[in-house]
Amino acid sequence: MAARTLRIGLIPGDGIGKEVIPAGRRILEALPASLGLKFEFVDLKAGFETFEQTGAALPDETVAILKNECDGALFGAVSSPSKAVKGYSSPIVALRKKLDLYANVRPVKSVMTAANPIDMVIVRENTEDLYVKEEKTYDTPEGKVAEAIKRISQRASSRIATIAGEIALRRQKIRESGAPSIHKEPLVTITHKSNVLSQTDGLFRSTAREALANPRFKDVGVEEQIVDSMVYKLFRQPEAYDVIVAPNLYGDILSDGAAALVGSLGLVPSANVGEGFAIGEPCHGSAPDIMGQGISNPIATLRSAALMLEFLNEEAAAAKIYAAVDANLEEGKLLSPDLGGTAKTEEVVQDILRRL
Ligand SMILES: NC(=O)c1ccc[n+]([C@@H]2O[C@H](COP(=O)([O-])OP(=O)(O)OC[C@H]3O[C@@H](n4cnc5c(N)ncnc54)[C@H](O)[C@@H]3O)[C@@H](O)[C@H]2O)c1
Ligand SMILES: O=C(O)CC[C@H](C(=O)O)[C@@H](O)C(=O)O
Repeated sequence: MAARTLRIGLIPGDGIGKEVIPAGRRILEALPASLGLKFEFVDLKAGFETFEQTGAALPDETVAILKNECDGALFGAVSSPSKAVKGYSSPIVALRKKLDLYANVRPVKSVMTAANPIDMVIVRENTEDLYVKEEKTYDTPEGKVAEAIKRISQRASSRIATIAGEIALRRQKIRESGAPSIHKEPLVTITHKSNVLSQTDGLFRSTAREALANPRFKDVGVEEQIVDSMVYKLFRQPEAYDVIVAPNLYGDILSDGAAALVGSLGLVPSANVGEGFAIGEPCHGSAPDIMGQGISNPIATLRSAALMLEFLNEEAAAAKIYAAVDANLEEGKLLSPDLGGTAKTEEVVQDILRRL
């Protein structure tokens, strides 16, 4: 069989993005040759440092190379300032829209040997909601007022619910093939706040319901949860959730909260998924509090590389990476400080590469 060559863009970004993306590259390079996969890498720029150097947080060249030359990419993290900086806008948010990566898929999973195992995936809409970033500030006699548009479309709601249903079916198939799991039946939980936002979240809710009523999802259970009580239940009973589908901002917040349940943001991967293209991206940010110390947890990025491969139809390669990471966590001897250990990033990477 001829080897398949995947051309992968590498976008470290800022802060610990520069520490973890090289680990992502190394794990792809270390995959056994018997899988018939080869990789070519292209180094690409984005982030706050790039903005300071070039005036563009997401250079046109980065977008063009991803679109025209790459099969997928790994994105580290960027340091977006919390105050407005003239001309700066989050490059990862822009990239998701420019490449129409409409689904942000975030598996939150403990090892199955944990005392109370958790195994859920948050499927976050990735292109609209408050992330359309149409904001303005204006003066009134009582002082300044700022406004932001929350836009929800039937099209985006339908396609995110559809991929959530497909992911639920795929997870069920993997369980039926004997993979250990805490779930017996596939279940999608639609998260919204349509009790208050009856138009926007109301459209998300009804459209998601309609999409999941498609006969091909007849074996998938569907339920709803208002986002505030969702947070409560998520913390009380995380094992109850299989697939959670949410509008953009709720999905962003829920996934960081869920990361706390499995021990660290440094464990949780994501994939930004579009038609035939995927960008693996750890859920965490640039972590300025630990950057430069060599102690960032590389696992979220290693799992993001695997997740990217899954969406590029390379499940066998992805499974190898997941197994090597799980073996490291289950043994628990070489853990980074966010997990209570003392291992450096490099030691964790070496251990996982050895297990591959
Ligand atoms: N996708 C992205 O690019 C992305 C995501 C989130 C935040 N950000 C940006 O990152 C910057 C910092 O944001 P923040 O501090 O709120 O969130 P953060 O995710 O960077 O950090 C939150 C906490 O988690 C810890 N942490 C995160 N990743 C870790 C890892 N791999 N190993 C060990 N510990 C880890 C950090 O040390 C910190 O204590 C901000 O500028 C924000 O805009 C970017
Ligand atoms: O800081 C940024 O530029 C983007 C942060 C980003 C988001 O989607 O809001 C991050 O929180 C994430 O979960 O990917």
